[in-house]
Amino acid sequence: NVASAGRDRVPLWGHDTAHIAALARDRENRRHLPGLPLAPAVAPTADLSDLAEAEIVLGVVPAQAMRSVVRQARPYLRKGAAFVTCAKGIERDTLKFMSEVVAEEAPEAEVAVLSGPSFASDVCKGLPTAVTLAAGDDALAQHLCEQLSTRTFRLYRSTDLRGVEIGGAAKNVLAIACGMAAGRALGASAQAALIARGFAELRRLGEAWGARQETLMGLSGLGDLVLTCGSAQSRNFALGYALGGGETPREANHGKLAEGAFTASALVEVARERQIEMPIAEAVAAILTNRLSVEGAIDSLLMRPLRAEA
Ligand SMILES: NC(=O)C1=CN([C@@H]2O[C@H](COP(=O)(O)OP(=O)(O)OC[C@H]3O[C@@H](n4cnc5c(N)ncnc54)[C@H](OP(=O)(O)O)[C@@H]3O)[C@@H](O)[C@H]2O)C=CC1
Ligand SMILES: O=C(CO)COP(=O)(O)O
Repeated sequence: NVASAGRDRVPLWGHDTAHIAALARDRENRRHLPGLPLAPAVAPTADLSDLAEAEIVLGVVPAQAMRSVVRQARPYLRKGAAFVTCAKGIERDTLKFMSEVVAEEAPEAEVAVLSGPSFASDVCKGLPTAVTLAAGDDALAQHLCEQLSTRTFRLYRSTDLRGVEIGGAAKNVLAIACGMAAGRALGASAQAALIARGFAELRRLGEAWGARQETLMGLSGLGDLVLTCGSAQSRNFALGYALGGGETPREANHGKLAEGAFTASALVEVARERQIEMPIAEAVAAILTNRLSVEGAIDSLLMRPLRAEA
């Protein structure tokens, strides 16, 4: 809907033809955003050749599906089109970030990353939202910000792609931990401690990758961490809440996409490769793979050796 502002036609492709037909018929996404009408310019399509008219393509699919979707889209992408990845995660099989996946699968495209604190339903309702758009070339980032910003959807530009994607990938995993603490009724003080120590993990990892401080402290880092760790509206937080309440990893996602569950182990591996300590993310990954109980995680985090705050 946001992308359609000021445009006559914005094709919205999806992999499920029955769902696309329902979107075209109902003019509403009853599966994911019930009650929020599609903007008039949005044209649901199951035909990827519709991409040929697009100068800007937004990739809004789960991180683990990004490679196959870009691979399918490549033959139809205009030369020099910008491909903006909106997924927040790391590819499990390769430990690659989304911008790397897109660059590998569509080398002719200009790669950009959109990330930051924004629940889809808030954006769709026209509530004020601010996020970061990163592209390697500052002029391209500025162009994309101008093209995609609206009065209520405000884009800040960056050239720090990796910093922006690390924030998006890490915050989902850390939000699962915050949800667990809430589901176990550990109290508001524990929540604040998890957010602050979680941010220390996110920052350490970002710094190891050369991310800039302003990115890590900005919308796609601290901003999205605070949103996702503090809201039951978050699917990652909700997954953690269910785990904290005693549900098993298998039953706790309630059929919703919680990207942190897919990215947790990959995040831990990426961190280990760079000798970065991420004890909260490690605990989440271990719980999700049934190697640790929630009680065991609480004990292990509280019993860590005392150290200087860093
Ligand atoms: N929702 C939000 O508030 C925000 C989400 N994001 C990020 O955007 C990404 C997508 O999230 P979101 O849109 O909520 O997810 P959804 O679960 O709504 O999925 C988005 C679309 O991807 C489709 N899809 C699922 N699997 C595949 C596949 N294997 N191949 C092709 N298409 C597929 C879905 O179809 P189907 O309906 O069939 O599953 C759906 O049309 C995530 O990385 C998320 O972290 C970022 C900011 C906010
Ligand atoms: O990324 C998001 C908000 O910025 C959405 O969070 P969830 O995927 O946890 O719902």
